[in-house]
Amino acid sequence: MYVNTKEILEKASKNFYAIPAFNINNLEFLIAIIEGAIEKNAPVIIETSEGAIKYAGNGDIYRGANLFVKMVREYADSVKIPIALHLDHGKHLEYIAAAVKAGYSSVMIDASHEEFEKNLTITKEVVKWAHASGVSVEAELGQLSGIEDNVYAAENVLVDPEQAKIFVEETGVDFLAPAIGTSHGAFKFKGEAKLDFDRLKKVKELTNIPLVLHGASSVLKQFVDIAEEFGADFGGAKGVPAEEIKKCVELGINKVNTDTDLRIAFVAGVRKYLKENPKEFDPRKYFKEGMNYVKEVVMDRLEFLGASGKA
Ligand SMILES: O=C(COP(=O)(O)O)N(O)CCCOP(=O)(O)O
Ligand SMILES: [Zn+2]
Repeated sequence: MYVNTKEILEKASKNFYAIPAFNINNLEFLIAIIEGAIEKNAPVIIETSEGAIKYAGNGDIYRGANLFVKMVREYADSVKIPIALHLDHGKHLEYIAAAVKAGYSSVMIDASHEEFEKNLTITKEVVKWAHASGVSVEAELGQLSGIEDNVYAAENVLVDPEQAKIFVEETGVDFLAPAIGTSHGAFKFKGEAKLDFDRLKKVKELTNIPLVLHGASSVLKQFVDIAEEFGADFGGAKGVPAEEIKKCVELGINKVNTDTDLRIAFVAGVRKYLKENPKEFDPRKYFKEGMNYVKEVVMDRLEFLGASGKA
């Protein structure tokens, strides 16, 4: 069932659990994620970045956004679990417009690289406009470092909880991503993971809306090992330990962005299958192994975030 993101996140916020938001760029990840969520009888958020929309539309933003809406809606309308489609890290208004027009459940306006006042003004504009089309809105305060295709920031700038209160009141944003020390990609920390739990607790107390954790992949050793056994080189990769993410959920995180863990699981499966089946050239075979690993990651994450059984 295709739903609005705000609806499932508010339920999660009231009951102190979280819903993973899994990034997709193609059909294979979509199938693996939804099948995992069905098995866990859980709500799930599918999200696409601007890079994913550009990739799927082969450069045509509207075609990419429409393609994802049609794929996700078609699948969602044929199953019972609640499924939302979210634009992740909307930095350019043309992508946000394309997503709203195509029928996304929600959009992120990511103006976190701007000064506070500018971020607030831009976000307020997008909220007014997206709400008029029944689309909910996520925004970000503070900055995550780390690199993914189009999402790059040089350093971590942690959220100011007092600013978060003003920001939420002034903009009417539906859910907020406070930067508390995570970063995108597979190389999150040089030493031990360091998340600012006190800051997160204060943001929740002062805003009382669903909160989002970006850069939340754990970089799972079992899949890093398989990928490296079959030729990958992920030396130095380090993610957020599951127990730290669980603590964030207890403190009020309700949407947990997960992309890198799926990417590593998928490439591990494909590498393994191709090495073990040198004569195979049917993508339905070698992609399947990657999809199976992605589904495993999806089911584990739904379980430990407390989303299982909450459909
Ligand atoms: O927070 C996350 C993912 O965090 P992770 O890297 O820890 O999975 N995201 O918003 C995913 C960002 C993906 O962007 P792109 O498609 O441009 O590479
Ligand atoms: Zn992110």
